[in-house]
Amino acid sequence: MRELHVNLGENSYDILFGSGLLKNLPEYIKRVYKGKKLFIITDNNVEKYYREQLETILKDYDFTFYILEAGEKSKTLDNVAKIYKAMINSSLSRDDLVVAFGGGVTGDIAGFAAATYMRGVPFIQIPTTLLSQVDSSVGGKVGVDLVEGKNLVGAFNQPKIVLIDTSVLKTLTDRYFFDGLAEVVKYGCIHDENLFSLLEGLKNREEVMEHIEDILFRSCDIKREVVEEDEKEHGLRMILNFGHTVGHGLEQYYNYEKYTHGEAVSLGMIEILETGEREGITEKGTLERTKKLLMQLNLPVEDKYNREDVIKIMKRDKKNKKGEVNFVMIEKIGKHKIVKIKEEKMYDFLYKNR
Ligand SMILES: O=C(O)C(=O)C[C@@H](O)[C@H](O)[C@H](O)COP(=O)(O)O
Repeated sequence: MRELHVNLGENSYDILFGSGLLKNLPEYIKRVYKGKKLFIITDNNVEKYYREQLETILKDYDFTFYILEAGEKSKTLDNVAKIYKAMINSSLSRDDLVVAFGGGVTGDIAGFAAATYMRGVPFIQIPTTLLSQVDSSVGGKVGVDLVEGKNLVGAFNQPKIVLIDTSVLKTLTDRYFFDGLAEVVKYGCIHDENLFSLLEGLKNREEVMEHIEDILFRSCDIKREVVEEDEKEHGLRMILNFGHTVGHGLEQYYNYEKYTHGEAVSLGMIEILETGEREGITEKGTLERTKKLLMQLNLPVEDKYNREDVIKIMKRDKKNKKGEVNFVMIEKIGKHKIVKIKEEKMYDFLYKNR
């Protein structure tokens, strides 16, 4: 087993990595929680595979399960209200523990409910998708979507511990496996050419799995470093959003039906690299190299969407300040740069001559 420590003063926590961690869940829970009452939030896909196993492992606890419909469309305030009701019905108090057991949607909504129910109940993250293991379970961004846009309501609420069991990845479909790798490509682009090169050498899922602990550890370590420096996203943390300005726009434009989060981020990264090369910000060849890698990972690199519509959505991006959009650009693989563009110039900046 490997461990990372995220140092955020009184909000510090550990991330544990290993195959088969779930079997010793009570031991890891006891590191941060001595009580007996658990409120476990998961979704109907994950429940199918792991509920029985969890019920056996957690037999000495008094637990309640709350099951969400799998998918981004569940990340709503309506569902948060339903979760609060179930929390009240199970007499959950501030001394108890919320467990987010699932992918990014589960972690985001569970973390938000935990942040706000009775003004805060502690919670832990047990991510079960590759995307949530490399990204969303770490760093404390929790929240829900509004019809106006993705993640528009939320909080920074750090978990008490993150438990990453690599063995649960075996139940992921190929589509969701590669979805998670889009975020790893992102880390490579913004901060680590070696991680990017490692992925370039891996030709299929089996080969990726041979290196999975290194990939997870390095991804979470990059995230740790950035979040420790800028927990509340006043500056540096924006780099973790590379590809997300366009990506979130596309997810919403297609009503969360056409693309998974990672697929939309893949398209978003390509748009920004094309812009970067055309504007002379990005070293020539970076776009082609990234495109090749994303295609190798079965991720989309081209889509004919309505640009005006997606620009409208992007105007609500949380990185926008005083009428300017902060675009996370890449100078070369491993080196990021934040570029400010006036909102009214955004269309030309992204799509001029294309
Ligand atoms: O943790 C962060 O900071 C990120 O931006 C990581 C993103 O990969 C992640 O998808 C995040 O949830 C998006 O955040 P948002 O602030 O753009 O809603």
